[in-house]
Amino acid sequence: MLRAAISRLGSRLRLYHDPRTHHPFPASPRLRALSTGRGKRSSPTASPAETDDDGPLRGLFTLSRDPECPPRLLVVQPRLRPGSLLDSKLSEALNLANSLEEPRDGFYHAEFGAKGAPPHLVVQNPASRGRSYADTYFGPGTVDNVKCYLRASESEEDVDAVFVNAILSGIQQRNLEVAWGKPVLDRVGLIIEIFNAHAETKEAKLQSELAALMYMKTRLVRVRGPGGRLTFGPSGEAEVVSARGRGSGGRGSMSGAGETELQLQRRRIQERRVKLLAQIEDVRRTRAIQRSSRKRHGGSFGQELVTVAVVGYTNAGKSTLVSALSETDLYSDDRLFATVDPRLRSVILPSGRKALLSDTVGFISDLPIQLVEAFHATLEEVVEADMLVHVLDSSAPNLEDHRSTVLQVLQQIGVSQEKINNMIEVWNKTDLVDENASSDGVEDEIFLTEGEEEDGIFSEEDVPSEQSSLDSLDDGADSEENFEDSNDEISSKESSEMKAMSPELPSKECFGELRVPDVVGYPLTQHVPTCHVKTSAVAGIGLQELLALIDRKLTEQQNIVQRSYGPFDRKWRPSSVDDEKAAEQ
Ligand SMILES: Nc1nc2c(ncn2[C@@H]2O[C@H](COP(=O)(O)OP(=O)(O)OP(=O)(O)O)[C@@H](O)[C@H]2O)c(=O)[nH]1
Ligand SMILES: [Mg+2]
Repeated sequence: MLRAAISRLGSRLRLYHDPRTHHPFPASPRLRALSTGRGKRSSPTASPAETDDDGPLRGLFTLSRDPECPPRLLVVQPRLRPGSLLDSKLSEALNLANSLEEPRDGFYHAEFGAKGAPPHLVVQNPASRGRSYADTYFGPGTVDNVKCYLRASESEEDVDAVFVNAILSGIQQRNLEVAWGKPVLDRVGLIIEIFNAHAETKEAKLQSELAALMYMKTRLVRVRGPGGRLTFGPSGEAEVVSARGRGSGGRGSMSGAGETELQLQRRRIQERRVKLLAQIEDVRRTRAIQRSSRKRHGGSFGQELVTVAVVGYTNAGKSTLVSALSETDLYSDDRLFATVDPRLRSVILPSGRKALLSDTVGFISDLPIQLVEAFHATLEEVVEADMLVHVLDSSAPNLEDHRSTVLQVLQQIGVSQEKINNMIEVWNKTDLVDENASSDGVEDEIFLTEGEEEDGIFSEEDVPSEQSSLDSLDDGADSEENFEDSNDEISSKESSEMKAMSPELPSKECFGELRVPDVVGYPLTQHVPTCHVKTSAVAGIGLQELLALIDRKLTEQQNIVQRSYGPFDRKWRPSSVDDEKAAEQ
């Protein structure tokens, strides 16, 4: 009956409610009330009155922000085939779950490597049969099995929330929360939470809040806070609201006459959104001014300064590579989305010219559109860069997936095709590839994409052995640039050491197919550009080659631009009297 009542409410409303006790979710030590506001480490019991300054959207973030006690997630991974694809997606899901942690003073409480894998289950994938359930995504068998697992493990493992590595609708998410008695995060929700936890600068915080806001817009809930006051968030007694619910319409100066509850909530979201957009617009404007002044006079001798944006899948090694190239120390970590705040670092290229390397946020498959839109100001650095360097983790099993994800996002944010074609690919982490190759003896292995899978090649045994699989239990029902510091932080590296670097530019052939032998297991496709370099950012391999290639490409690019302008600068300028006379003659 409860379920039927909830279904009637429509997918837009979210109920934080323990179905057994008719109270909000049981207080887990790690679960924090949403009413603490974004980014603040205030008391979880802060009353709405205490946080009024945060605006109406105090309830954006679901889980603990206590750096010493990060939330513990149960990962529910829908089964994928082939097994190798499942392995890589599961491994990514586990990393995502472990990455949700807020640093304190820039440091995390524990080493990422020291964290064990979070509890996880592989369940039947309703999407693979093209029929995910409209109400709960999974079939009733899977839903029950996860519930049993949670009940059985509750005493031993303190699970704060369930992470479903799929994209759920609002109603599916809410119904699963009711069924499992735990908050549920889908892939989009978790990625947004991670961005919020890792954001440090004002720019990143504003943008990640906007992304969370856009995500939550379709998942509203009204709760009765302390003192019986109606507010937002999971703390307090959950109130079921309908489009014509018991509204606060007409009450108080904040409410418009005759507004329904839902309208009121939407209006508040809209107001906050407008405020955030205005602040982000300021950020964009400042960035644009900084960019153009850098471009015009940023070089060593006040000449033009080029920017090279380093892009790639999250965890590919972008920050490590930028640090190694510029001999600086950017934060790098196995946590996914370790970099949310863009940074700029300067390098001296072999020809002696100075360039800026821009380290930015990594991409991921199914990157929430809300994030792409909200991070417009940051991603503009990539769009406006003179050249792109695409870092790939050549040891990743689903490398082709990573590459196409990055290409898609680049197109999505408006990078020109010309720039994409001109991009340099860096096959990073070659030390791991070589290690794996020599230890596994799989030199000739070719990774197949899902479409290329041959029947029988991949079996059920491909599922990692340590994970729990619920399939057998199913009942068949569902067979650097820190904005605040501005770009003053740019570290110059005009050391004599760098100057001593070979000034010779590499010949074109150096980086053709012959110069760079096939990386083991590297799937060769039509995307592979001719310019690629093998590197190991940690071992310092291939760095000089990469700098030389950047140098050569920039010189080529400049020559093309000069040739297209001809000997004269054909930029538009108001015609002078002399010009007009010349034209008449
Ligand atoms: N073995 C090996 N590890 C590397 C290499 N480059 C980076 N790493 C490691 O890979 C992990 C991720 O590196 P980051 O530089 O943070 O990767 P990123 O692409 O900046 O990641 P995000 O900022 O999260 O998008 C770190 O633990 C690095 O030490 C490499 O060449 N070889
Ligand atoms: Mg990084």
